[in-house]
Amino acid sequence: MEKILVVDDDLGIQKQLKWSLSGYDVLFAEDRQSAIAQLRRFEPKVVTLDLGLPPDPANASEGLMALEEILALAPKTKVIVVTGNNDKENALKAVALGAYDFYQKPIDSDTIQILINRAVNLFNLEEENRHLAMATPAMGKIIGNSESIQVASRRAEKIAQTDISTLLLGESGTGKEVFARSIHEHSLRRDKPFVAINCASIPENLLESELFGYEKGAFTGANKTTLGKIETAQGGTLFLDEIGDMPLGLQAKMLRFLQERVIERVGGRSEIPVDIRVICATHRDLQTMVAEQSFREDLFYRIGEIVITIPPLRDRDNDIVLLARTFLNQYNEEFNTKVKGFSDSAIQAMLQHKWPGNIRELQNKLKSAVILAEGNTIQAEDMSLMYHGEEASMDTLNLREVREQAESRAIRRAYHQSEKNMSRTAELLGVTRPTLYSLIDKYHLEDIKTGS
Ligand SMILES: Nc1ncnc2c1ncn2[C@@H]1O[C@H](COP(=O)(O)OP(=O)(O)OP(=O)(O)O)[C@@H](O)[C@H]1O
Repeated sequence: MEKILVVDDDLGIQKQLKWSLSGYDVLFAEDRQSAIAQLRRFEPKVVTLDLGLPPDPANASEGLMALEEILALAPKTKVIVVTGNNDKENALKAVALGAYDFYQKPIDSDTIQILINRAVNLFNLEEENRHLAMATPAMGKIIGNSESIQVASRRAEKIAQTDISTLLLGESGTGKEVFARSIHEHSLRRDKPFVAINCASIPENLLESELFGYEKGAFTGANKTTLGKIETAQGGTLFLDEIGDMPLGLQAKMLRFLQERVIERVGGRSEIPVDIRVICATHRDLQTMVAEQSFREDLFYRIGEIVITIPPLRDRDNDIVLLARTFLNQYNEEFNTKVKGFSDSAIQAMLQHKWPGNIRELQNKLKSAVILAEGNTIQAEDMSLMYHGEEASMDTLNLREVREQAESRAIRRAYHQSEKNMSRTAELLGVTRPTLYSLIDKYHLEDIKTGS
């Protein structure tokens, strides 16, 4: 039963309320001290508080003091103050202090019942909301409970609604673009475009016109005036991925744009004002690049007003398993499969693996595992994973398994030693190429099959 505290020194009223609030566990207090004691002990959701309390029942001062103490101690409590007839002034004072509602004597059972029901419902709703807010990850789609990802998410959430230039640092595949999108979606620009461009994937000579656009006739083949990514992002967010790969010449032009918020198209003469938020990302060590003068120091400070470091997957504890389960459900749906979960050894192998390709590598391994799994549980081998280190190989005494693990490991080592050259891998292992291919198939070494 929900607990309600009635603070009133009038025994008649206490009785009346006990009777009319029979659906609640009604507690009583007759003065400020006992009210606070009851509040501490029972944490009632709703308190009805008579403002005229002893030792000064003719005035509201003791009641108002009690109100302040109750709200200081338990701010979420809904306090309904009960005042003498025509004492609107104190009623309003109480509401200004944080009381949920007020009620003037004489008490009408039906009305007070409705008031209290409503207050209890509101308290429960607010509590549910608080729980929901806590259960929802800070940034919508960013999955992960580890401390390191939570720190990054909270930072991103705090800056989402500002226009501060943000630099996302992290290894490849850690989710930098996911973070950038999430920041955009939590910003005031969310209804405007999010435009991403990868500076490393566009040839140097094309990057400038790709970013800044060009006027008709600016160069051979420029048949019509074309907007660049910066202009297309007007009003929204521009995500510059792999900013560390931006050529030095273009860095100067970029800096000018960031400082003055105007651009000139290639071959253009007029300045075009642009209102966008810029988020940059890189897996490179920009500070070293600055020291080596391959990245402009002024640009480095301009793009990194706030730096958010996205942790690599290997430093994200059990997030690996959480993400794996999420992707498993996703792929089951996508491929119409019914894989239920992971064997213990698969989980151990996932936790031991170093994940150089981070979340993207996990996705790739799981995708093939879901398709290839023989039973309804994914085994370590389905993901082409194995235990690292001695204790892992000692895990099984079954000779066939020991041999398979050792062979898979040797194939992988030879493959990497020969820089992914299959003929050389076969040579190092002392087998023919067809034998090598059949072993790769047999042990589901998908990473070698796909050349990763
Ligand atoms: N927290 C996350 N929850 C779910 N999926 C994620 C999360 N973070 C990243 N991913 C997924 O992992 C993959 C890699 O993410 P993303 O492209 O954002 O990484 P990146 O750091 O930008 O990589 P790169 O530096 O190689 O461009 C994507 O498929 C993305 O959907």
